[in-house]
Amino acid sequence: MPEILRPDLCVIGAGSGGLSVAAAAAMLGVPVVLVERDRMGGDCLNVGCVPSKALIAAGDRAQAAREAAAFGLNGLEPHANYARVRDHVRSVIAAIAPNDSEARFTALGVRVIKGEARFLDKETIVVGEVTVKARRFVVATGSRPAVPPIPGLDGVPYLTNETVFDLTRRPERLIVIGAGPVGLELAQAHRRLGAEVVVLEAERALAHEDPEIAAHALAAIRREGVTIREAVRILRVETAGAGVRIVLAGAEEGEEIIDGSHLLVAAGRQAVVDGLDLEAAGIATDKGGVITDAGLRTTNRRVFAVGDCVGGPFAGYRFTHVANYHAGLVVRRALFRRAPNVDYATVPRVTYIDPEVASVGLLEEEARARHGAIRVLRWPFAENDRAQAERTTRGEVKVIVSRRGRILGCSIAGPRAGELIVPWTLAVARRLSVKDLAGIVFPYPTLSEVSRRAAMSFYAPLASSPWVRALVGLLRRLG
Ligand SMILES: Cc1cc2nc3c(=O)[nH]c(=O)nc-3n(C[C@H](O)[C@H](O)[C@H](O)COP(=O)(O)OP(=O)(O)OC[C@H]3O[C@@H](n4cnc5c(N)ncnc54)[C@H](O)[C@@H]3O)c2cc1C
Ligand SMILES: NC(=O)c1ccc[n+]([C@@H]2O[C@H](COP(=O)([O-])OP(=O)(O)OC[C@H]3O[C@@H](n4cnc5c(N)ncnc54)[C@H](O)[C@@H]3O)[C@@H](O)[C@H]2O)c1
Repeated sequence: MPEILRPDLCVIGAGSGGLSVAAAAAMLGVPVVLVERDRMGGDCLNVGCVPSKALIAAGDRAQAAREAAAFGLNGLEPHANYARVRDHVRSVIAAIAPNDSEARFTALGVRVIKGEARFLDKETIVVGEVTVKARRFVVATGSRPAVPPIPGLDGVPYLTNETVFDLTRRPERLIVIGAGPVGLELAQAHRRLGAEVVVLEAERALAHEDPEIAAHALAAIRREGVTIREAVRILRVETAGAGVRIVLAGAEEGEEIIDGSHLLVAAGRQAVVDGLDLEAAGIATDKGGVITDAGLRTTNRRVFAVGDCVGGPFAGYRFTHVANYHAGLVVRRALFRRAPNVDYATVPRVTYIDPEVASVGLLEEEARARHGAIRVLRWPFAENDRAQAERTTRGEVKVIVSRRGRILGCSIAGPRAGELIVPWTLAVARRLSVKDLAGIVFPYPTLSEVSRRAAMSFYAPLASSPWVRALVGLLRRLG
């Protein structure tokens, strides 16, 4: 039955970004229509963050069993039953799904329409038989796996994040293309679940991270038996029996062959903008996605974009917390017409490998280029009592500060780095100095003490300064 709706706000895509916009607007009493063509929750819930973290948790348990002997327990080589691991992953998704469900959003007052949205003109979309004319639109259509133009790839079966969580049998030898967060998280998890894994990276593994910090994690993953090859050039992909064959450029114009039972493509993401007829609405795109201004407004002033589909100069890292951050800004801008511009300077990044890698603010190289004289403070987890007790001593905290001690950035490789980065995120966002962190009491024995020790190391040169020593000596003589 044809229907015309005239809400204040229409959101296209019910992933992390779209759901956040719709929930916040509905809670403010704004009439909202939310359109989703596939599963509520988008990538993060169904084929991204949630299943990957559940799979990683299964791998962690397997690894803990392997390493149990060091704690005086019977060590054992666990056998992963992939069908049951898949069931675990699915049950975690099912436990979280009600938060993102049609029922919950309907109860919030959102009109949820299932179907594919397409713009008719600058102020109208159609979804099947429903026409929506809204005061404002938010495009939150996300991204899909980018498939690199490697000859032969389209002729072989390959997995992506959209299919890898459906495996019910262990891949004997998994080849992963791409050593970004997706590739490395899944490579380590499958290795821990018993697969042989080879990762092929065209450039540098974890290229967005501080190389010294990344090196701690890459060394640990390699020690567990994952082969990570960097700076490779894949010439072509072929089928080989029941599996796949990768042909790499070898030395002196030769070729090198790598065979595997399964191939996973984790070579980046591509914004989903096709099928929306954005041109009909006057919304410009580039190869990164929807072009926006610094306020996430598209070239059509009625329309905003959030999350993974954002391209142009204000594209951010593709994270759920970035999609949520975008959503907060757009709700304020669309409804209250006031919001700060998007600013990634204080957005943290975490890769959930073991040891975890997390960072916020400037990396050393960027800070040197921008601030000239900087200082680098470090503290290793090997010098932390809790890490020693738990035998998780790999990694370090590396902090970049100005000469006067203002915290410009922090990178961590180590246990729970994703949790430990939070005070540093506050420090960068609020322009705090090492004095602020060094001056508070941290509970003992916690992993967090690495942060205090790194901050306190700022004062180490002071302790050996002749002036300070002279002053201490003088005060001692005065009684
Ligand atoms: C394997 C993996 C692991 C990840 N792990 C993490 C992590 O640990 N932490 C983190 O912060 N980020 C992680 N990410 C990134 C995170 O998943 C994304 O940044 C996030 O999902 C982006 O949200 P979004 O709302 O922009 O898009 P999506 O979640 O992709 O949602 C977009 C929605 O729009 C719908 N849609 C598209 N076109 C239309 C249309 N024409 N009409 C109607 N609906 C449409 C789609 O069906 C989809 O449901 C991970 C990603 C992957 C692939
Ligand atoms: N922990 C997290 O928060 C998390 C986890 C997974 C994904 N994500 C997000 O998802 C996005 C996508 O992650 P990703 O790892 O797929 O992408 P990415 O762009 O970070 O990494 C892809 C890697 O693939 C390599 N590559 C591309 N083509 C290749 C080729 N032909 N041969 C060999 N290597 C090739 C690239 O050089 C790059 O290093 C990221 O931006 C990330 O923010 C976040």
